[in-house]
Amino acid sequence: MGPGAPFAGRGQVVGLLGGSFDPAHAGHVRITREAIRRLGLDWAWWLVSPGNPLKREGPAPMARRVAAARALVRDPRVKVTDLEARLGTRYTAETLARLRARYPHVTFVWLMGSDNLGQFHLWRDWRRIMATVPVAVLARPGARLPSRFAPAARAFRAAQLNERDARALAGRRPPAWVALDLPLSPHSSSAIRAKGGWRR
Ligand SMILES: Nc1ncnc2c1ncn2[C@@H]1O[C@H](COP(=O)(O)OP(=O)(O)OP(=O)(O)O)[C@@H](O)[C@H]1O
Ligand SMILES: O=C(O)c1ccc[n+]([C@@H]2O[C@H](COP(=O)([O-])O)[C@@H](O)[C@H]2O)c1
Repeated sequence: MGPGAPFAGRGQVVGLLGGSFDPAHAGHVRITREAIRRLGLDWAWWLVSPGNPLKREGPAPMARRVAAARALVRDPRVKVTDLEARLGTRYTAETLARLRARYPHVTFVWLMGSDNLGQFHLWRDWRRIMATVPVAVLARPGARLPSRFAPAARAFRAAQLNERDARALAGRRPPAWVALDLPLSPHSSSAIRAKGGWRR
């Protein structure tokens, strides 16, 4: 992976927030901070995607998205990374396999907004992802219901933790997931782009 790969120590817990970050915004910061606190994460790595496999239009250049995200994040526990570009991966299942091989003594937790849970069953090898890492789903305005009714939520209902046990998530053997309610953040990259606040 080369120099510049993020550090995590033996036994530490790293939350992975994959996204287009086109651009990064306060909603990303909010859910990351909340995940760190409530799941007891040591680090959160933002995986700035080379391009979401399900999105038709390509995002702004990677370097620009990474730079804007770094300018936004102040918390030293949050690392903005271009790991997927370095690994040459786009699909989350593949990224996770590579990261687990590269960091065998680290526990990874996958983080995502509740809108993504609604589509999660369309991701490549999504069942394998669930079987590989604990997953935390963070509430997003307009997308609270997926946590109850999404096909992935139904399929893995038995593996869902009660929200008050969120701190135990990282120590659970997958499949294990939790839906976290939190003060909702209305921000979205598409709204920022629509208002002309970011050009691709
Ligand atoms: N306001 C928010 N509240 C909760 N989760 C969010 C919020 N914004 C983004 N996320 C989550 O962060 C991850 C990365 O999001 P992404 O970079 O696609 O931003 P986005 O605002 O969803 O972009 P777009 O509007 O272009 O779809 C996804 O899992 C998404 O669900
Ligand atoms: O692996 C897949 O099939 C897959 C399909 C859609 C999205 N993802 C990942 O989900 C994360 C969120 O994507 P996005 O574009 O909604 O920010 C990002 O890491 C994508 O690579 C992954």
